[in-house]
Amino acid sequence: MAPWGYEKDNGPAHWHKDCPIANGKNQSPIDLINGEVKYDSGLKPLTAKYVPFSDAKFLNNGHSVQFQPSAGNGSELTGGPLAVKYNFEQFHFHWGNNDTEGSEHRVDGKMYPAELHFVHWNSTNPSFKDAVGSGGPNGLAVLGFFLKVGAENAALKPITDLIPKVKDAGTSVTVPSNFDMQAILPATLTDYYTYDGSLTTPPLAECVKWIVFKQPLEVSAAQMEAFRSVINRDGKPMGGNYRPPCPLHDRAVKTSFK
Ligand SMILES: CC[C@H](C)CCC(=O)Nc1ccc(S(N)(=O)=O)cc1
Ligand SMILES: [Zn+2]
Repeated sequence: MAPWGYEKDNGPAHWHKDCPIANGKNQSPIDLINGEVKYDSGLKPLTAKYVPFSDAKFLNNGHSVQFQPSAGNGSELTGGPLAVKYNFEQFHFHWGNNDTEGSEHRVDGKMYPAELHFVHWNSTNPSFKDAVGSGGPNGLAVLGFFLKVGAENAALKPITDLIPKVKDAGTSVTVPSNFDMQAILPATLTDYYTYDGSLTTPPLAECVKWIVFKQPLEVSAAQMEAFRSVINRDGKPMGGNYRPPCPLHDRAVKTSFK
């Protein structure tokens, strides 16, 4: 099979051939159906502490555009449904070719135009790779933020301004060291859905504690258009780099809000 992608000949319906876990019982994304979620008063607020990175790249890896520091710097996530501290690894995006599609998770069947993932790994592991392979849903913690079109997002502007420099697959740029990742996050990380799931791209490992925020972030139409100018490894627009929802099977989706 050609390397996996999102086209007709290598998209999500093909992934099970190389990754049989694609048909597993803990796959992501899912449709977050409000009538089926359960409020959990035990869910604490989340705390993300992001320290500015001196050496980070913004890159096009052929299936997303990704902010990737060269090494950890003490940026971490704690609280919420998490029992231990998780180290920040990277953030990346999924988006559509128009405003009616693009997010991976859905809310009562509604898709947003894009979704931002902040990926963290369980610090009791020696490395990110070990955390992915650690077995069970506590290897990674991924924060999902829906993006909707509205006001310009000043915190994301340093990143969306770099997009034209990583238009082609395999390109990367250095991110200015004064980039403030913390500013992307809402002031308080409340009101989220959480459930046990997987990576949404191959290898689709079922190692993720998903934390998806109810409140979307806003980006301007121009910022959305910047994503839509990105090209994948086949020279086609990368938009549409989202996996459709997977069956919930017998998983519970908990909410931190009533
Ligand atoms: C061990 C190597 C590692 C599996 C491959 C590199 C990697 O980071 N994959 C990854 C990360 C996050 C997501 S998502 N979209 O946030 O679920 C999907 C795939
Ligand atoms: Zn993702």
